[in-house]
Amino acid sequence: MEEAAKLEKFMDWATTLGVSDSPFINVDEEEPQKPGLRQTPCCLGQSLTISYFPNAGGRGLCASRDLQKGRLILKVPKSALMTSQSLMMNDHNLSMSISKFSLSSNQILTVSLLNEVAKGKRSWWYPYLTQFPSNYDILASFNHFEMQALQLDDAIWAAEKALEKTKTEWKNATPVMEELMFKPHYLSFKAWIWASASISSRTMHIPWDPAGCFCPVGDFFNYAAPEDEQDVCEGVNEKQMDVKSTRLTDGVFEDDYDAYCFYARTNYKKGDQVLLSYGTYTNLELLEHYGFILNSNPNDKAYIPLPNDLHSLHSWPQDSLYIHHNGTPSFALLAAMRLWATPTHLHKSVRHVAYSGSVISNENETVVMEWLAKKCDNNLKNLSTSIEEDELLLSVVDREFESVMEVKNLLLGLTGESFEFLKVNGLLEDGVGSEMGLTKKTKRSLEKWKLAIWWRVKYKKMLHDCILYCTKVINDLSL
Ligand SMILES: C[S@@+](CC[C@H](N)C(=O)[O-])C[C@H]1O[C@@H](n2cnc3c(N)ncnc32)[C@H](O)[C@@H]1O
Repeated sequence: MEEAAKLEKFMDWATTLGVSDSPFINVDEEEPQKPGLRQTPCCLGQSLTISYFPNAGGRGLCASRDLQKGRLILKVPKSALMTSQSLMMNDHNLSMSISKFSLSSNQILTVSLLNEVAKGKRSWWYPYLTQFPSNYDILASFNHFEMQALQLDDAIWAAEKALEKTKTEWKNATPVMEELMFKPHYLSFKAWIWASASISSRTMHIPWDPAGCFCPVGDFFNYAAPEDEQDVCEGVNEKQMDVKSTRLTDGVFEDDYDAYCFYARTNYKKGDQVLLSYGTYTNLELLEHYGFILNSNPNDKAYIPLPNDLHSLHSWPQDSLYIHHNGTPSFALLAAMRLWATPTHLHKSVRHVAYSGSVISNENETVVMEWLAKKCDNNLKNLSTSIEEDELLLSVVDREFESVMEVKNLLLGLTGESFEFLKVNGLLEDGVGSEMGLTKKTKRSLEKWKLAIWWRVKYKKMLHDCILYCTKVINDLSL
């Protein structure tokens, strides 16, 4: 069945389940819509339509009229949510097998999802399952070459950890999948990665299951980063953080409606893409959990190695010492560095100044800025490619390649890394027809390589901008 036909079937299915983008008939009076009074034959069209946004998430939801901030724009009844519970409720074998093993809630949802997908057209959820992507670019799906392309040790470590964790979860869940007599395809690690990436990138928070729920149509919303979070985050305690994470939600399960409800996070004009904030993420975290990065991410951060003797001088959490997306050092990083650059015998008398975020003295500030600028510069020099080289490489790999020959012509001899790409993807072997198009596997590897290069460019730019920031402060102080 063609994609368009599958989507149409899915929309019919969602409509019969009561998914609705016009929860109120009279939007001005906000009168609740009575069941069965839906005026359009489709669950979308009143507030939202499905559209394609090539540079902002692909398929997504578009405002079909002007939408006001705070307006309820989509309601997905509980009965339409796909959860471990709803999958097990309709499958006695599944719930019996799951009950015999000790699995985490994520593993249970992964097994349940694979079990359902394996039913094919016999599954009640089939129209919805056809809408899942066939593959994902989350970090755990990166191979060795793609991980190395991240260049930063911390990022490579994050990718290796993500892969290791996914592998362990898969191995531990294998006995239950064997008991359920999964076919080899659904037992494979590849299938497990697909299912766990589906969960990681498509589920919504629900209060009764930490693994979350799949929310038909609600999971068509693409992501926009919450703005101004840094200011809010710095200096808040854990309780305040809880309040903050609730506030960031523009999609939430509401008991009163017994449905997942989505609200417009801002005012939208007809034709705008309507976005959802999944939470506050750095680009590395977005890559890890969702398989994409943002070109402009107000919550991105760069960490650099700091002096060993810095940490005993302050009580800020380690992860609060970073460089912001625009190159400025975080509040805690500046405060801690100012204290570090103060002679020990003066610490007591200036601590309150440092902790209030104020400059201690011009000399002290200059030492801090010089140290940070030098560290960023050294870090950049220690990486195997420069920003300019990465940008050139990106401009090459970003093309639509027609054939193996075209890729080879452009990448052979460009950099050691591009040669390695050709090698690990078997494009240098005898017998690979040059006129052939790229295989799906190679295209996917190219996508992930691109993401890795893009990620490292963004990281390097933060360091580069930090150098500019520090240099400006030093110059201003010397006036
Ligand atoms: C919940 S789904 C959103 C709908 C998705 N585009 C679809 O067609 O099903 C989340 C996924 O959409 C993509 N995505 C969401 N927001 C994005 C953005 N701002 N830029 C790029 N990709 C995005 C990522 O692949 C992410 O894992």
